[in-house]
Amino acid sequence: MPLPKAELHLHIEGTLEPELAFRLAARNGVVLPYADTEALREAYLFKDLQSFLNLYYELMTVLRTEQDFEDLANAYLARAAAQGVRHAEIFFDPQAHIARGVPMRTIVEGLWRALGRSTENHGMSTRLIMCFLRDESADSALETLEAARPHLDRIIGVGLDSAEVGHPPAKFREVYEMAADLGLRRVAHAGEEGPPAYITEALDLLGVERVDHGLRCMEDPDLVARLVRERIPLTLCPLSNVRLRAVDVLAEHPLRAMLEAGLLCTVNSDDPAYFGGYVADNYHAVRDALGLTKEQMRELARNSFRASFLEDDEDLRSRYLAEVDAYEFGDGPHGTPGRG
Ligand SMILES: Nc1ncnc2[nH]cnc12
Ligand SMILES: [Zn+2]
Repeated sequence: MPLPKAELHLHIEGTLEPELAFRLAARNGVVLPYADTEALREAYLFKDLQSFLNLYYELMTVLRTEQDFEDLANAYLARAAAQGVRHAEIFFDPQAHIARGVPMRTIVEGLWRALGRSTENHGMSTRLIMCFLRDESADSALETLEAARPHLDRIIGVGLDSAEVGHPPAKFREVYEMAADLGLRRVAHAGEEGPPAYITEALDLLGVERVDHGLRCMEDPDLVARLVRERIPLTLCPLSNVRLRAVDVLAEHPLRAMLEAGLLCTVNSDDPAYFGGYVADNYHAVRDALGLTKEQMRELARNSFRASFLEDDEDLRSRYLAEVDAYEFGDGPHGTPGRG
């Protein structure tokens, strides 16, 4: 049995596996510029965030109908449940679909057909977070928030993603203020490729409650002290950081140092179809590369529920935390179960 955990940094479009991409392409009459799934997989050699994003946006053009979004979400939920995910807060990128003529309603209702039944079908609770693309204009983000208004019963928060460097959080101050006024939770990618100052800006100007990645905070001791003091969660994505060359090799990932500094770290998969593993694969990879102890693994799982937006269901959060506390590790390497 895998360690129970929450996943808090997961782009649903980043769960599009090559097999499903080709199936949806055939269903929708979309021609992909790859001969087959093998040729597509060979394109998964990224030199930085932008080189990944180019492929990510290209491949998601196969998503057209409610059924497509439902199928995508159900495929993720099945994989995540098998990896011990009990709760997922899932990002989506509406601007990337709306720009291709797919209405907001199709995206949200399609995802909801899967997420609205995630407890019955997959034993998982789920929430939906809408991201703004930071390499699009502030006006486009405002229009997107407006388009989401009729669907806010399905969406708990807003995030900020896509190409980071040159697109500081300050650009999105107004739309985050409006989101706060609408009662939405706020997160943002910051400090993945961008400097520590972007993390500070996200906190001070956007009022984010959680930082996605936040990896580069380690370059600024005063910022680390602040994140520790204010208990700001970071949603780290170790396999993503290696594939996008934010770190050279996993053994050099700062996760262990971050935990030891007292940061509220969580481990997540980001875009698992592209980065070589879902969330338990990320847990196992850091365990093996950094020699994390059983108690550090348990702490990561606890942190994932503590950092989640389950304030709307504290009973459920308590139940999940009790599952983590009761979890018995096996006798595998580092005292963790072979598959846990
Ligand atoms: N890791 C990442 N960083 C920024 N934007 C993204 N969109 C999907 N994955 C992303
Ligand atoms: Zn991300």
